[in-house]
Amino acid sequence: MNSVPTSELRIDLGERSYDIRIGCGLLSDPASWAGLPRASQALIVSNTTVAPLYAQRLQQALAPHHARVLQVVLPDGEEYKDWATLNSIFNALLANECDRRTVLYALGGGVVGDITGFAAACYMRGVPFVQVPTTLLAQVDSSVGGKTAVNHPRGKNMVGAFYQPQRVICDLDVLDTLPPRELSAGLAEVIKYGPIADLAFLDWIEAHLDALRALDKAALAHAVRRSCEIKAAVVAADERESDLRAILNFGHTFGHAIEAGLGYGQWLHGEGVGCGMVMAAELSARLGLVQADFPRRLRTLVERAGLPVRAPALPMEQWLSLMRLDKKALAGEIRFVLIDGLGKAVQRTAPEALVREVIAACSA
Ligand SMILES: NC(=O)c1ccc[n+]([C@@H]2O[C@H](COP(=O)([O-])OP(=O)(O)OC[C@H]3O[C@@H](n4cnc5c(N)ncnc54)[C@H](O)[C@@H]3O)[C@@H](O)[C@H]2O)c1
Ligand SMILES: O=C(O)C(=O)C[C@@H](O)[C@H](O)[C@H](O)COP(=O)(O)O
Ligand SMILES: [Zn+2]
Repeated sequence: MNSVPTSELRIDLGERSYDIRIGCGLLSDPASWAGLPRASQALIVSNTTVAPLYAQRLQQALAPHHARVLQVVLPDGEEYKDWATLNSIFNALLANECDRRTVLYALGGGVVGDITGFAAACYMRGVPFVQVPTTLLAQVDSSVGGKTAVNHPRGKNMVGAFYQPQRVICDLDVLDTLPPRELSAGLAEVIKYGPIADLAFLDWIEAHLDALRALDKAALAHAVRRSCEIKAAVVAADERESDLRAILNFGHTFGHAIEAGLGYGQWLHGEGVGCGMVMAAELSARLGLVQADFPRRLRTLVERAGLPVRAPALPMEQWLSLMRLDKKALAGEIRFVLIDGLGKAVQRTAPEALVREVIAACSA
């Protein structure tokens, strides 16, 4: 039987604490929706791909809890993670006279989750929201931790807020309809947790990569659970990224530059992160922080996961100007998350000449 028992995990953030439920059949399980904030209205936010697959199931599950369950269906794609789409959520809320108790349900991948969370943070200065992540990437990363945002043409997630959901429901069954390219993108963020926090988990991913790519539920349950455990611990220690939380950004300085540089939606976020981790590992090696065999090991795994390991050909000056806008940069100095090969990561600057060398060496 390709099913697993449900497990629960709590992210400890004082009065902003919440549960993450991981298992099969959770969309239709009444326990997923019990005990959430009471409200007469709810708004399911989804997109044109996910809504036809799962919105009706969620609508039915929520019917006992809200007198009116509304839906807004966004266009699908990273290029729509913007102001205009955000505003369309406010339009739907206002057109339906939604009050300040209205609960928003983000049904989709990281794009829907990030934009719905930001809408929830802003509407009437804050309404509750629930994450119902439907991609592997969203289940292992974006639905947890309260980073919400929209993109700006000049940089990823440039306008947003830290705003925590009330609950996260990771139904592994919805991953059955995920296209293989999107599954690979999610594996990038799973792999990320190994070098930054848990080398035993990296060993496990190497051993179970084929099972993960074959959507084996036991393997997925472990990957989602361990990823969420690591992320929950980091976020609990440093919710607003004053320092430690930056380790979750491993691979993102290069990856976000690729996404914005090529135009949103050309490379998937997970593809940028996969290649970006290879580049950050290479930079770590050239700084003498990690032995050369570790970047090779990581590159092999990223490639096995179905992800690109060579960066696209962007002009060097564009790379640098995009990375100077990264949110970790301070006083114009780019800060990278670098690894030691022993399961630890640090945030630090690097000489520009070395950064140029790494970009040149890792580009197509
Ligand atoms: N807030 C955070 O901490 C955080 C962390 C990581 C990534 N992100 C953000 O998340 C976004 C990437 O998320 P993503 O990879 O989920 O991309 P996505 O939201 O674009 O979803 C990927 C694609 O899969 C489709 N899809 C979703 N669920 C499906 C399902 N069950 N079956 C079939 N198709 C399905 C979507 O419609 C979309 O076409 C980026 O914007 C990234 O910046 C945020
Ligand atoms: O939760 C975090 O913190 C992360 O950095 C997780 C990342 O995977 C995610 O892509 C995040 O949205 C990037 O944050 P940003 O601050 O670089 O926009
Ligand atoms: Zn990410």
